[in-house]
Amino acid sequence: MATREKTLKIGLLTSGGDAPGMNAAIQAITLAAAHHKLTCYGFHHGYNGLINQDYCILAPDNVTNIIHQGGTILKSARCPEMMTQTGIKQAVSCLIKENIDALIVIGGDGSFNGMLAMQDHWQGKLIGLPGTIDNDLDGTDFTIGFSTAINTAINAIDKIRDTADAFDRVFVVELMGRHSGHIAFNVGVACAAEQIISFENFDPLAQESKLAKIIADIEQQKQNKAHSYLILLAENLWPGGAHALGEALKQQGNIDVGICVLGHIQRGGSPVAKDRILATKLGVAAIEAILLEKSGIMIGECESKITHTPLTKAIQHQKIVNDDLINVYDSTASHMS
Ligand SMILES: Nc1ncnc2c1ncn2[C@@H]1O[C@H](COP(=O)(O)OP(=O)(O)O)[C@@H](O)[C@H]1O
Ligand SMILES: O=P(O)(O)OC[C@H]1O[C@](O)(COP(=O)(O)O)[C@@H](O)[C@@H]1O
Repeated sequence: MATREKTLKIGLLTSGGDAPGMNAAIQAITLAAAHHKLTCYGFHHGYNGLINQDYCILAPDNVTNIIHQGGTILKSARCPEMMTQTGIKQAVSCLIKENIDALIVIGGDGSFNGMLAMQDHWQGKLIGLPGTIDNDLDGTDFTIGFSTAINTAINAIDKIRDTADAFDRVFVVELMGRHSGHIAFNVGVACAAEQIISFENFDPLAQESKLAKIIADIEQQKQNKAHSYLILLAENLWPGGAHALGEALKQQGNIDVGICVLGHIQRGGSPVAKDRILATKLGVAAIEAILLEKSGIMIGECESKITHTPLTKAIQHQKIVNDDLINVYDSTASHMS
């Protein structure tokens, strides 16, 4: 690496849906920046921090005792102003005014689009870190937060299974994931759900026939003296969501159905080991990439190796749910598909 004449200034922000492990990444970036004698600016509330010039200097003392905390000490936000040319220019003018050399954004595909929008107006380096519970970014096997989210959902659904079993009851549980089934399929297989209804295996146009099959399956299981019956439903898929599906099962199948929308519980909590370690590795790799003068990339990890993926590729939604996982579900769940 070439000797630097001036101290580089790094900007850092967390944007979009928060994800457990974001704090671990903030800690790693701050410590690695200090190690390389870079100055680290932490911008608050996602892109609002740039637009409003709302920031703090991040030094090692500011990031002690945060690796185990969910959420993000920098706060996150969805920032509508950033979707306008005026907002983008305001964000860029803050980076120019503060003489920032490189910006690291921890977030999902929307946040990466924000970086791409700034690229035409700013000469500094732009580095993305995959931070979303949805695991819907290409160029990394896992995103920061995904492992914790599925563990949280599994723990919650194990409890639902207990009460469902006690009453021989059917439950519909709605999971997050926005438009991808990584959460639904991983959690569904880990909980041995009788039904997983996700983007990968359900066409909303086939709603009526799916409903008839589920009702028939529940009837058959009853005859076989089966106990509880869990239907895991990906959000934004079934028209009207878990409540509408539960109501349809009651009306058309005369079935006693419990409904649980897990919601934001999946985004919170202390990150599991896998997310802490991933976030720490990616945070250090982000600083190393800046020192190598890389830009316009997301740092990820594939098969245990650090990867650099162009931001434009990271957001293409090509990372489908693993076929083996879908096959495992098809071969083990007792459902009639
Ligand atoms: N096309 C875009 N241009 C500029 N900024 C964007 C764009 N899309 C999203 N952003 C910024 O990124 C933020 C987070 O995006 P969002 O899609 O909500 O979450 P995530 O980054 O987790 O996918 C948005 O609130 C907005 O500030
Ligand atoms: O908290 P909000 O704004 O309602 O967003 C909910 C969405 O955020 C997520 O939890 C995370 O998505 P992003 O990481 O893309 O922001 C999705 O699973 C969910 O659809």
